[in-house]
Parts: sequence; C-alpha cells; structure tokens
Amino acid sequence: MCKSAHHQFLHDMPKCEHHLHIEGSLSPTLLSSLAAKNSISLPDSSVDPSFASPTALEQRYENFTSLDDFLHYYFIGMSVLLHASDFESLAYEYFTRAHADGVHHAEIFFDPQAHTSRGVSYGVVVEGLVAAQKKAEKNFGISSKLILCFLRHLPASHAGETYTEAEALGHFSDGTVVGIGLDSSEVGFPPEIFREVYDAAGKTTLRRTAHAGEEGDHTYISRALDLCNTERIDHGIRLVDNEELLKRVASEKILVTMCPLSNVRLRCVTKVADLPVRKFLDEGVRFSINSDDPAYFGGYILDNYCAVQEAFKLSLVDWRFIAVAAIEGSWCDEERKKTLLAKVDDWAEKHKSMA
Ligand SMILES: Nc1ncnc2[nH]cnc12
Ligand SMILES: [Zn+2]
Repeated sequence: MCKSAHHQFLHDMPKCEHHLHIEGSLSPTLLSSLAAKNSISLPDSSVDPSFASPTALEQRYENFTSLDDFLHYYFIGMSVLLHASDFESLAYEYFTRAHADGVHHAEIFFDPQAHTSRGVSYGVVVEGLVAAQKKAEKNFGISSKLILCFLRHLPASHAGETYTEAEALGHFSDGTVVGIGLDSSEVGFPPEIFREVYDAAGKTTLRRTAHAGEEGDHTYISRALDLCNTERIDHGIRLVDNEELLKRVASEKILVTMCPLSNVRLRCVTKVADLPVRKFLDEGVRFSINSDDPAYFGGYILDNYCAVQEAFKLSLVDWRFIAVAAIEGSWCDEERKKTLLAKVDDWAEKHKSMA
C-alpha cells in the first residue's frame, strides 16, 4: 500500500485494473507454501541461490534485467499451482489486496497454456479463478472479468487449440472469459503470428487486446491494431516514437494499459518520470494505470498510482481523465460503468480542494 498520506485521494479514487496477470500476483510467501503443500521441487539453491528463501527471491526480483529474465522466474513460480483451490487462493489474495487499494473493477489475465503444458487442465484453472471472483464480488463488491492470454513464444497452433478448448466449454459465450490477450516474450513474436485466433474472436462477442510496444517497437502496436484488430493495447509505451500512431490511438479512443513499476523493473525505462504520462494526457490518449505482476515488480495498483503522482504531480483534472478513461474503456456492462462513473463524481467532489 502507498505509504504517503498525501496520496489519500489516490487511495480513495475508484479504480479499474485492466492489466494484471493473476500468476504475477503470486507472492514469494504463497509460492513457498504452495510448493511445500504440493511437493513441488523448485530449483536447488545451490544452482540458483534466489530459491533459498522467500526473502532471497524478493531480492532477486529487484534485479530483473529484461522481460525474458523476469519470465524465467514467472514460469517457475507458477509451477506450484496445481489444484483449483490453489488458483482460488491466489486470486482471492489478489482481490483482497486490490480491494484495500480501492479497486472496484478488475480484468484479469490468465495464461492457460502455462498450466496445461504441465498437466493442469484448463477447467481446473478456470474453476479456481471463478470461485475467487464470486467470493470477491460477494465480500468486496468487486466486479471482475477474465481475459485469456496466449503465450506468444509458443506456436500459433497451440494458441488455436487453447482457443478451441475454451470455446467448447462455453466460456466465451457464457461470459466467463470476456476477451483474449497476447503476452510473454515480445520481440521476435509479432502479433500477426496469432492472427487466426484474433480473426476467430472478431467473429464473436469476445474483446481483443495484446501486449505491444513494451520491449517491442511501435510497429508491434500498429500490427496489433491493423492485423489483429485489437481494441486495446497493453503497455504501449513505444507509442511515443510515432506521432501519427499516437494521434490515431487518441482519436480512436483505444485504451492503453500502462504499468509504470513494471516498465522500470524490466528496464523498458530508467524511471517512472520517463514514461509518456504527460504526453498521453496532453494528446488525449486514454490510458489506465496497472500493476502487471505486482508480486514481482514491487508494488500493487496504488503503488503504481502513487509513483505516477510522485513523478508527474498531476492535477485533479488529470486524475479524473484517467479515472473516467479507465471506466469507459472497461469491458463491463453499461450499468456497471454508470455506477462507477457516479463514484468518480463523488470522489472528485470530496477532493475538489486539491484542484
Ligand atoms: N509484462 C509482461 N509482458 C509480457 N508478458 C507478461 N506476462 C506476465 N507479465 C508480462
Ligand atoms: Zn503484462
């Protein structure tokens, strides 16, 4: 949680999170307890000393050198998740934390291929996540959706098989899964490799997003939009390298899901102040602020909000733009959006003295 009392207004702001990998919310403590419970052997600490203790892992997470360096630990970490109850514990721990940070609506990525490839069925993963979603709605009033991500380092045919499995279970038509996304190593794996699943999704009510312009250049963003028809861009910070594309994203009201602390930890930028927050606001690019993989990147959503405020000293008008863009760009129904927008009005009224 953000430590500064000055940021109470950010705590109070009704937030939507759109860029959260549920497997990336696996804390080193839960990781070790699930490893013990499920008898999963992690790498020996003589081979990688980071696995000596949860504290050692946390320290290693402070020194990622790239997206791939992080992904190495991310995939090992999630190997402790075996049962529906593990996914439920993981997701409920996230919702508890998100609620404490003032999240009212969350759209959650999950990586089924990273589980099915080690013998954990797609159905088990979703069963656990849905159980946590229901509990979070009941106990915290948090609405949430699932976004099925495809791993771009695996073949497109594998993504196609995963799509077919989710579709056959009725998870697209019954609303269990609201949309599809694309994650994992970006450079060398452009979005159009996965055109077939995006084309299929485009013929349904499924929403479409993709990680683009995180480590990859701005052409990854235009290719996601033009060749995969994505409605959102995850990260998208390389938009700043192409003025025309940036203006297009603004005019087409495409939501960019920024993840400030992630971008610093993975060395996409040196510091939060180097992110295009002011530029996006000035150009009318709609964006939300998110935690990506909070257990790995040193902060949950409110820490990301506070880091942006420390770096940019935004006004209430700026924050209101961010709050409204996040709600309008959410994939929930119109009634829920109306409720959330009314909460933003109340919040702005309460904090008008800071304008
Ligand atoms: N920041 C990120 N980029 C790409 N794939 C991811 N999977 C989890 N976090 C990711
Ligand atoms: Zn991500």
